[in-house]
Amino acid sequence: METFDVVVIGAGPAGENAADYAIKGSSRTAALVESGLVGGECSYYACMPSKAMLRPLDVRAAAVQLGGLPASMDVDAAALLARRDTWVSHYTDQGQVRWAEGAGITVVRGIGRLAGERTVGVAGPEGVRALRARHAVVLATGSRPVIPEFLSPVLPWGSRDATGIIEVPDSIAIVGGGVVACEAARWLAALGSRVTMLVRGRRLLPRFEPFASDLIADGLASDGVELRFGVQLTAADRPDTRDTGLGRVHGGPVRLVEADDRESTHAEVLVATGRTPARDDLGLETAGLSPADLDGPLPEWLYLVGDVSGGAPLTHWGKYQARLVGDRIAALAEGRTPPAEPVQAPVPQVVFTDPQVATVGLTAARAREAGYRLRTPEVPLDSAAGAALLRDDATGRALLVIDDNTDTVLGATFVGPDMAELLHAATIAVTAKVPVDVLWHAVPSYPTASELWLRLLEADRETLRTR
Ligand SMILES: Cc1cc2nc3c(=O)[nH]c(=O)nc-3n(C[C@H](O)[C@H](O)[C@H](O)COP(=O)(O)OP(=O)(O)OC[C@H]3O[C@@H](n4cnc5c(N)ncnc54)[C@H](O)[C@@H]3O)c2cc1C
Ligand SMILES: NC(=O)c1ccc[n+]([C@@H]2O[C@H](COP(=O)([O-])OP(=O)(O)OC[C@H]3O[C@@H](n4cnc5c(N)ncnc54)[C@H](O)[C@@H]3O)[C@@H](O)[C@H]2O)c1
Repeated sequence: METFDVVVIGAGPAGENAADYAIKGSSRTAALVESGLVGGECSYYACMPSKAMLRPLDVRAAAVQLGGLPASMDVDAAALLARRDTWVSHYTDQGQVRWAEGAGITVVRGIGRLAGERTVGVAGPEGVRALRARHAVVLATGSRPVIPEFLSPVLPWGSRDATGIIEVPDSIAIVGGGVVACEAARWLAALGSRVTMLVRGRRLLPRFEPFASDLIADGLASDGVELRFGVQLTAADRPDTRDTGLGRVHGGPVRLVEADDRESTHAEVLVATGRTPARDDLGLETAGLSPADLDGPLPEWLYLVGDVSGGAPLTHWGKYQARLVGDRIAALAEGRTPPAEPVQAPVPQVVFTDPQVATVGLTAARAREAGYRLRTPEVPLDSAAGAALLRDDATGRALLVIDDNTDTVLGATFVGPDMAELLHAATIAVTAKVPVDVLWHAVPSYPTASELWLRLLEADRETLRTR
């Protein structure tokens, strides 16, 4: 049996950070167990490849809408995919392994499972290794896609195929109206696929402010994406279904049947119907636990970070959880009191559509459900000169959710080009519960998109004045 201070199962962003923070600046040891590539879903199949393809599309969309630059610009598909390949390190993880080794972390290849309290068995290329954790075992196994049963036999594309695209299908149906669906529709359309989004609900991104859903739908439509709402698929078939590999068309045309018997045929179908925490086959029973127990209080030696935790399935959120857990493990190992943690920190998220959606904290609907009395100042993007200057066709809106009792910001949504970079100010305001009369003295530079803050605060004053 090999002994480490900490054993982490899963080397995605959350697992890497948990291992790093638990041993940083000490002589403690950590084993990082990984069955695939060190770096996880995010580095090779999710965030990195998608954003590597979307950023050039953002720049192109801005460039063709700025007077003084060419009014059209073709996408070079081969170059776009080459950029993606560079950002995923050509699907190799030597760089990440070097980082881990440099941080004093031992990478152990294989499938990890609990094998009793504080013990992990790893089934790897050299047989089974048993690892004992002196202080903690961290589960960081991520999530897996959920695929409606009737679609599995046609071997649909998942998000890995979409981000790892090699062969561009002539046409593709996207099932789902969430984040993966909206972002993937953009690069698939830009690469030349005829994209049809089949959305079960009545709007895209139903957890976001309704105006964000509407503006994204407009943006996708102007990129040539066909959007159909209220679609209930019931059956699918495809001749010559074949596992041709990641990012290649998986056989003949797919026929999709809807509840009202309407049919459509597409060269490929991408299923983007959500993900679920990867909690199967973790050997939990060897420690007297079941998957459901992972939602309750855990034994003091066991931690969960990242998508597997059931928290917001976002890289930055998993990394935040990992920093907290790593700090806690380090403090307990050194006999210190662990650092205080807030009861609840607000979750920020950026959806890299055109226009971008940048949001943090509660939406107005969620805040009302939670019983808050609200003010919701809302302004158009072109109310701030700096935002309007970003693109000649700049469209968008911004909204604050303000608690009427405490005069603090509970949530914010910005929709428009390059809104991602405005988000952190909102995250700070919500986290620190900064009163709006203090925000009034945070002067935004002219002419920048940050002046949207000023417009929002002015709109809020107007609400208070005219009440
Ligand atoms: C297409 C797409 C785009 C996304 N874009 C963004 C984005 O822009 N921004 C953002 O914040 N989030 C994004 N996400 C979400 C983000 O990818 C996840 O939240 C993030 O990867 C979760 O990190 P993690 O470390 O928890 O898990 P993962 O990254 O999934 O890593 C888990 C690792 O554990 C390994 N593993 C699992 N079980 C075992 C086992 N038993 N033994 C050994 N190893 C195991 C897996 O092989 C994997 O490497 C995107 C997701 C998708 C699908
Ligand atoms: N930019 C980012 O931050 C980013 C980008 C991509 C993914 N992600 C993360 O990855 C996670 C997974 O993304 P996702 O888009 O797969 O999930 P999601 O939960 O965002 O969206 C799933 C969509 O599928 C629909 N759906 C679910 N079951 C269905 C069914 N049986 N038939 C038809 N439609 C169905 C839902 O109504 C919803 O519209 C997200 O939660 C997100 O946090 C983040």
